[in-house]
Amino acid sequence: MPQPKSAPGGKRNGGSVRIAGARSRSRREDDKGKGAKFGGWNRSEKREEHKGRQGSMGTRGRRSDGVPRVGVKKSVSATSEPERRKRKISDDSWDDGGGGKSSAKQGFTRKSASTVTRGKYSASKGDRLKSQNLDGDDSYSGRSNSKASGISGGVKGRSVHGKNVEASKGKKFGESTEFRRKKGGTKDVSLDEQAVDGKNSDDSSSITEEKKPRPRLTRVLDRTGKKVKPAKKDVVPDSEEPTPKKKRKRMKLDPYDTSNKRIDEFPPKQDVSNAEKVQEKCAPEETDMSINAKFRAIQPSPSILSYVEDNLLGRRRLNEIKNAGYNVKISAPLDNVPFSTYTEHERIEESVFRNKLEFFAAAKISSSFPPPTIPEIAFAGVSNVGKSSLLNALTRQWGIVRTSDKPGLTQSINFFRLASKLSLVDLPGYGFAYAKEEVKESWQELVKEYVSTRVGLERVCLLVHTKRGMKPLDYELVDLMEKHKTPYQIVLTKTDLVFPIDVARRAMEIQESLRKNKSVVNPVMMVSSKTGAGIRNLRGVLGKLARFIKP
Ligand SMILES: Nc1nc2c(ncn2[C@@H]2O[C@H](COP(=O)(O)OP(=O)(O)OP(=O)(O)O)[C@@H](O)[C@H]2O)c(=O)[nH]1
Ligand SMILES: [Mg+2]
Repeated sequence: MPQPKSAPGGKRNGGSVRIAGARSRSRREDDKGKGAKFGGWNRSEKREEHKGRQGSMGTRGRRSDGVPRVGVKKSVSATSEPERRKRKISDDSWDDGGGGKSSAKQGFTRKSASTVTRGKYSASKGDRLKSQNLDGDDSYSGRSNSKASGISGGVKGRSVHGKNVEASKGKKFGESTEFRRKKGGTKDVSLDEQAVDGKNSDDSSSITEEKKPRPRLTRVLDRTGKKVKPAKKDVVPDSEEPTPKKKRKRMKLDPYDTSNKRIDEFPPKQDVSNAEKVQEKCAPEETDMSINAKFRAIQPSPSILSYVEDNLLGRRRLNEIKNAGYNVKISAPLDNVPFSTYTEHERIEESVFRNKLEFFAAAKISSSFPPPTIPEIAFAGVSNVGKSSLLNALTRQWGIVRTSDKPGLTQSINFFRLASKLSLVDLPGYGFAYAKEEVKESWQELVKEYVSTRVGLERVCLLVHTKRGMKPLDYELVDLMEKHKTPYQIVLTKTDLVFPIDVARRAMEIQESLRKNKSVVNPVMMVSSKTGAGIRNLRGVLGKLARFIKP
């Protein structure tokens, strides 16, 4: 036999190297001779081989010293590819023959083998459960079955076993026991099948899932085995009580209400017979008519109606104002010349109102009134009617006179002048205001004193809210002015808040109510400081005063 080549640098343990070399050589020879016989790499077979051929216990003993392990490894790693394949095949066949250390080197084969053995073990456990008749707890078995998939089902079944013992202590229910037996049998069969087949785990789990008990059954027994009543659900009454029918609201028809009519259809053609019938039911006497009904029954004169339409008074759509030729991008667009090419307002026609508005005096008592050097036009009315706003609108000088949506801002008589030609006087409002009663009374007294005694007062513009109409305090002031022959003119404000027809009705109503008065100046003016409607006309009326009355 040729001497084995010593490993490089292996002089110190050359003997052992030699032995290893001899061993590997002998193995190679065996491999040549026996082929696939050693492919399985079974240790017991290997021992027999060694005993029979070489009696190499000494070699083994020396190998246990640790040195020749290198050689052994070498020999193992030195196996050829065909040998490895053979080894794999033989490992598969090894499954039948049991385990060994060498099998651990083939991870995948061991895994499959152990899986099968566990399956067998669990199956045997299942048999035990069956034999002991402790497999009857449905809830737990049901759970385990539901979760069972392959071999793990068997393992779970074993864990269930302990719980079954607890549950079975108090079980004396025939029905449930039968059911449990059935279920237990099902479980065992499935486990047996798993054990026998070792591969249809998915099928078995599907079978158990089909027979999965309803969750309600799990509530039948508690842990001590006592019967537990399932929680009562809210009982829905079979027949609900019939809900009482809602009473229909009957609309009271107002025979005088013509607000839904268009202004050009006015006066409305009413069905007299129907109106009379409704009136008999709802308003048997004329005195019972509501204030609103009376107002809606007013039929404005054609001149008033045309005036309202021409000046676009009342609530208007933006498109309507646009189509009439007004530039809606500027403030108070209706206080302008229609179809104007200017981006701003056209020049104010009444020259007096082009002058700068200057505040020059304020009085809370009559003794504080300034000397009457220039003609005065006063603006009176209830609080929040829009007196101060109208001064600004007339002069287009916004912000000179302070305004507020809170009634009672103006608390003194404020005097403004337009270039020593005309004086505009802003009076404090009367009626409701955020002020003490005594203070409000003092304002009222001051206003009364002013309109009754003021020299140079050419006109009082009595402002009336278009929506609300004249109030008793307004009539009180009218009477006072009539008494002192102070000329006054009614100016409807905030006309943009109501429909055009209502603007006309209000004007008509006031005109009729003051027909017999002598100091009243007609016509009733209608304005809106917000949209600018009617402002130009009012300017024209007041401008004449400044032109013809000399100070
Ligand atoms: N929609 C609309 N609002 C207006 C008009 N004129 C005035 N207002 C608003 O009405 C509110 C009261 O306006 P003022 O000018 O302060 O009324 P006033 O009569 O001076 O009130 P007192 O000084 O408290 O007596 C403010 O919020 C104004 O913006 C108008 O023509 N249309
Ligand atoms: Mg004011």
